[in-house]
Amino acid sequence: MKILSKEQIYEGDKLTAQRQNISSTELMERAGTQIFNWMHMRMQGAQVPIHVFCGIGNNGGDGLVLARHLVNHGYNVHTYVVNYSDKRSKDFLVNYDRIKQVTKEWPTLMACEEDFPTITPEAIIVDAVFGIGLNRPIADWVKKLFQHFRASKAFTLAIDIPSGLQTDSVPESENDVVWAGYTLSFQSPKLIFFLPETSKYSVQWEVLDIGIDLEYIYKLNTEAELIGKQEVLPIYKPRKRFSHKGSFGHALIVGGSYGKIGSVTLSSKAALVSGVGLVSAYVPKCGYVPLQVALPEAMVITDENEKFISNISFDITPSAIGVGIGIGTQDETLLAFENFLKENKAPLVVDADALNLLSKKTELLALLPKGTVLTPHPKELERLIGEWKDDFDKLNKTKAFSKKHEVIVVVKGANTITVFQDKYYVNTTGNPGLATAGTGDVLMGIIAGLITQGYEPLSASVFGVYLHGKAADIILEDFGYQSMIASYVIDAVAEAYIDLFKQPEQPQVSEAEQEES
Ligand SMILES: NC(=O)C1=CN([C@@H]2O[C@H](COP(=O)(O)OP(=O)(O)OC[C@H]3O[C@@H](n4cnc5c(N)ncnc54)[C@H](O)[C@@H]3O)[C@@H](O)[C@H]2O)[C@H](O)CC1
Ligand SMILES: [K+]
Repeated sequence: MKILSKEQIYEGDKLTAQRQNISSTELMERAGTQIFNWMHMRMQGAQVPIHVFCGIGNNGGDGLVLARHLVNHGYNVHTYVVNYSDKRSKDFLVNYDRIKQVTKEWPTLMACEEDFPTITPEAIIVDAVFGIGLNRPIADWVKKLFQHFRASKAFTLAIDIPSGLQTDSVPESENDVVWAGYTLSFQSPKLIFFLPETSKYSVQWEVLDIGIDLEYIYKLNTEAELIGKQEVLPIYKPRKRFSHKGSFGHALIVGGSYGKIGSVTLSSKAALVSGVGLVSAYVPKCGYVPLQVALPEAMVITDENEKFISNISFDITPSAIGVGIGIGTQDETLLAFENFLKENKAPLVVDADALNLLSKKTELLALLPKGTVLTPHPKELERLIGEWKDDFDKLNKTKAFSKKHEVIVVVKGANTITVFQDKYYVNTTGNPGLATAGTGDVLMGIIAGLITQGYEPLSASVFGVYLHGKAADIILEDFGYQSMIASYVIDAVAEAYIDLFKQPEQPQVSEAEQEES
């Protein structure tokens, strides 16, 4: 799913109104009605107090449409106008009139703290104060209102975006923003739903379809894309019946040092379950026995050194190489890595200590083949790109780094974001169970495995991140967040592949209902 910028959303609204020959008021009616339907389906007329707080722009207009439908359907609604400016939008005004026609209880005008209503914890707050139009600092009393929402502990439903957030920046203080339990967003999810510093303001989100012109969306090139099953299915390469193990390449996993051979075992096994034909592991001598015992499917090549890698040399021709897990950062290994990069022609995935070696000696970056995949966690990323001010600064710096060195950067986190040139691919699978030793090794193995099979490095990264997270989601039911370990994630990659082709379950219709219809 494309993640549109604010400008693209406004353009979409305008074009839709033109092409469908409807007014902006009608589009607002659709938006407010969709929110109403969403609530009505869940609430079924329940008489919980609903406090709808409307700003004076179009987000507030959506709130007024919603409030009118709630009134018309007999809900226990209180509507407020958060009067932060006298520049009311045209469609706000239209709907301000319309709500006055359906109820004697006109919206309460609020202009200072004294006007705040009491909100009980069992009530529902609808936040329609600011939408994507917020473009300057918010008045103090309005910030206080947001704090009042939060202090009430009432469930808060944000329309389009939690008020106080902008689509392309991180707020200065968490007190300046609405903390929503749920956000119903129009047209497109917002990038801030997926960033570590801003995702907390919207625990859950959903996109409501308000019928934006499909051709416009289809042709649009967006900076960010949300990656779910629909996005990875076209990447998947079906297998031909007459394929053999030679058809799926030979992956080489280079890594390990004394006490850290497990990382290579995990990566190699992950490469195997991703579907490669052959896997070889390159490890220091001390890794020979453990690897052969733990993973009989892999071949093992050893370094001359007993405990760490000192000279990466082999006589196979791998289709892709994953390098860096558990190798340490001592000088001999740095030299071995440098010599290896000078000779290497195979596509690369660079992880863990090899990333730290790149940060230690940045000249090595010039030796990476174009399209090399780097898979840093936040600390490794910081060593590569330097400190960042906030999440947007981090993404911008990563983008600049990706462009400069012509590499793909997989920024690992709760929503892993793959960055390549001007584009962000935001993953939707995965869960906190992945915050455990070895899951990064597994991800590296899967991506290296996919490149080995002939996937383009960018597709391999996006698809690999998806499969890895999906595997973790599948085993969540069995192991929970606490007891998930990297090996179980490997075991579930098969199920993650199978899931790609599962049809969503159809709702069960009883025979009686079928006869009625
Ligand atoms: N397809 C859609 O997505 C649709 C979205 N709709 C809704 O419209 C809003 C965007 O509306 P807009 O009027 O542009 O912005 P806001 O409602 O966020 O209003 C802000 C309003 O106030 C001014 N302003 C901005 N910052 C401040 C400030 N700090 N203090 C005071 N005033 C401020 C600003 O200039 C605006 O005039 C979108 O989010 C959706 O909810 C449409 O209803 C239908 C289609
Ligand atoms: K809002």
